[in-house]
Amino acid sequence: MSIPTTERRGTALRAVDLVKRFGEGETAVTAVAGVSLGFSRGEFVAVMGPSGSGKSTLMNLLAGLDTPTSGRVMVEDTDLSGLDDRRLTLLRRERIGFIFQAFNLLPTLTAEQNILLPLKLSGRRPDRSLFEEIVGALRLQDRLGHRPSEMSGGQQQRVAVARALLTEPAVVFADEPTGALDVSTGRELLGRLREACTRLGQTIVMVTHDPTAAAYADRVLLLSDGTLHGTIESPTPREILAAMAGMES
Ligand SMILES: Nc1ncnc2c1ncn2[C@@H]1O[C@H](COP(=O)(O)OP(=O)(O)OP(=O)(O)O)[C@@H](O)[C@H]1O
Repeated sequence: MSIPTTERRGTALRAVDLVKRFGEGETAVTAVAGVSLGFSRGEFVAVMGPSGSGKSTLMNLLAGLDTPTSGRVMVEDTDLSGLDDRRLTLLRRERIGFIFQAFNLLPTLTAEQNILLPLKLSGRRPDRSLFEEIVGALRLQDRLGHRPSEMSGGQQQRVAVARALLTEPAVVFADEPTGALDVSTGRELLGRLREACTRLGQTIVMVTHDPTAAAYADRVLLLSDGTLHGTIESPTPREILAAMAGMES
């Protein structure tokens, strides 16, 4: 009997009955209202939904940046609810990668130094062949000696992607990673991110408002009023647009 792909690959991240409420009494807002999800290793998932549907709150919970009102988050075998602040900080540093809209590179460091910085800070030795592979997949070979001010926005974001991937996190969270880029540079970045994800077997969870960006993912999760409204497998921009239009009407 063949083993289903998801079981063979294992689960990188899981959420069980996640609820997040802000405030008390009449002014209370339930931003995430009972979400259960699993992300397989190597999967690239986009999270979409109207403004206020709970995307950022869900991502903060999944990344251990915020604690749920109830429910659980598991990063690989670790239940985040069992961790104190110190161990949660360590887990975020060692097992989670982040790519934000702003590239957050250190201006005085070269591209190579920026990419290596997280490993250096945690006292880990960089895997040189992995470094070469990531830099190759992101076409950064010729930019390693440049400082951020000497690079285009797209190149800077590719450095930020390389920095997130080199620590081999269980999950990389990307929050509107193409938000500061023009359309064609954004497409190129997503193509490279997609390629790196496939080559390295890296799990990526990306929040975006852009249906074309989301179509680079293996799966799109649609959030509405803090609940999971639907899922689109192997999405096309047209299917995503149609689903989004259906939600907003
Ligand atoms: N710290 C907070 N305190 C109170 N309410 C909050 C807080 N954070 C989020 N909310 C509320 O929770 C709901 C979901 O917000 P969230 O930012 O997760 O949505 P979103 O889908 O990411 O929106 P957008 O696409 O506009 O960024 C909203 O009603 C928001 O006002």
